[in-house]
Amino acid sequence: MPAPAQFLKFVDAHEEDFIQRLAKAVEIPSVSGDPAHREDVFRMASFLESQLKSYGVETKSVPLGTHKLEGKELQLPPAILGRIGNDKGKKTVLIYGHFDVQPAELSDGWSHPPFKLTRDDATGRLYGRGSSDDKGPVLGWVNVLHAHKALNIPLPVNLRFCFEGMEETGSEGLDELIISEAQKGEQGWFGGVDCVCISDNYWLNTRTPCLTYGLRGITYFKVMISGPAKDLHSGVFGRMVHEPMTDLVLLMSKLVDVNGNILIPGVDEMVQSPTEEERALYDSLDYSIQDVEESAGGKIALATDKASVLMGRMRSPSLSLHGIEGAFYGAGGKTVIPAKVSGKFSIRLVPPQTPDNVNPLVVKYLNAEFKKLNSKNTLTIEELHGGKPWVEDHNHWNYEAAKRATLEIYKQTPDLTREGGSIPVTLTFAEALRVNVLLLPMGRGDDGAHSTNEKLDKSNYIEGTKLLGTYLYEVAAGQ
Ligand SMILES: NCC(=O)N[C@@H](Cc1c[nH]cn1)C(=O)O
Ligand SMILES: [Zn+2]
Ligand SMILES: [Zn+2]
Repeated sequence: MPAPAQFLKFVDAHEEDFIQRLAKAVEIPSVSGDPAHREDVFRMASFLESQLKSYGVETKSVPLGTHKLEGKELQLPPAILGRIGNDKGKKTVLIYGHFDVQPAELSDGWSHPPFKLTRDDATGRLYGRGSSDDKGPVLGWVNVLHAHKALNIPLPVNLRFCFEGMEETGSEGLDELIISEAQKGEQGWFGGVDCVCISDNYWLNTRTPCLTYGLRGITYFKVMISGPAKDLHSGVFGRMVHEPMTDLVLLMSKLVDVNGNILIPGVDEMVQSPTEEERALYDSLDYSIQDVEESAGGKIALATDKASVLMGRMRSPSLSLHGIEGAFYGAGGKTVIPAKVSGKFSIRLVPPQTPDNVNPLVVKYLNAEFKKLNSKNTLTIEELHGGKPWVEDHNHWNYEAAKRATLEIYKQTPDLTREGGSIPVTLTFAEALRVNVLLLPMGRGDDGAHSTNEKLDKSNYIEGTKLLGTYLYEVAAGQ
């Protein structure tokens, strides 16, 4: 059942209103990983809740307790739950999204202030932190509600919402909420849910829409090396003492090689090699080495064949070194020996890997490699956060509905992809509610999520809003 023409027309006619809504959201710097922005994450929660309420959604702002971040005890942002429609004759779809964002500073290399939506009318791009990840898609759902309320047409399905403000920092507190609501059955906020839809990832390229049936998990480590009681003068102490930074750099160099192979024994080995049949699946996707190099902005692909490059992202684990806290990084040539440095790295996990079976291998290896250095400094290992990988059955009516909706809006059959990123609660929804979960992305592969100059193409925002609405009509239509 295609969406009514008046809905599609309304979306086109209200493009400006929808862009203004996104502009308001981008202006709230809801960076969950920075204690200085915690108030803003709360502000963003209130903004979203009031938007939902104004279109007839019953909402509840659920406190999730406190947590420790950078040594500070902080209130976690609330989860925003919502429901609209209670018609037993209709399917019930649960929508998840997040209203927090990754950090962004103009000095990181942005061409425009990251928390001001900047339009480039020549290219049709809407620049701003969170435009694609994940404020644009979340507001896409709000746009769908707006259209139906304004046109006074009933929604084709009952809707339930679960929006969080900690996704970029480990989704703390949300698993417990989902599990407890699921245990309440019909009485809970997720009672009667038939399927879940999440719009929080991207097309593989800039041309072909996709449906996503897998995500990698993640395990994130902070490895601290300390020794001196304070920062030291390298002219006074150089070659007299064990230096924490030297130890840390040596240790971090033992984790991964230049070709992406993980050097921690047992980690890569947990994953089975692909069969020829599986390789062919990756070969059939609309992708090229040029796509990865264009979206990365450099000719730096690890392989020359697209199946290997795609498998690197979709069905292999990867280990990335993210940064060193406490190291000198400013301009000029400060001759310091930092007293305490912490290396940050994470491993993206694929089945059958989980934080529970990978973390012990990592800890054992780090301790053994540190021992080999014969340093008198001290090593402390902290596991910051983690989440399991997820793979879904894409031969399901939920995916069929999304496929039909994509064909109607984009006149293209979507690619079926697995995503390299992580949305830890996806598996929690699948396991706690025992329903099919679909990832239906709005943005393109070159949106630059987590990066400088993040953008959402206006056409993806507007056609994406139509796609989300049309998907609901296709779910209502059934097989
Ligand atoms: N759009 C999903 C996303 O960006 N997820 C993050 C989740 C995360 C995990 N640790 C920190 N953030 C991702 O990096 O995949
Ligand atoms: Zn996201
Ligand atoms: Zn993200």
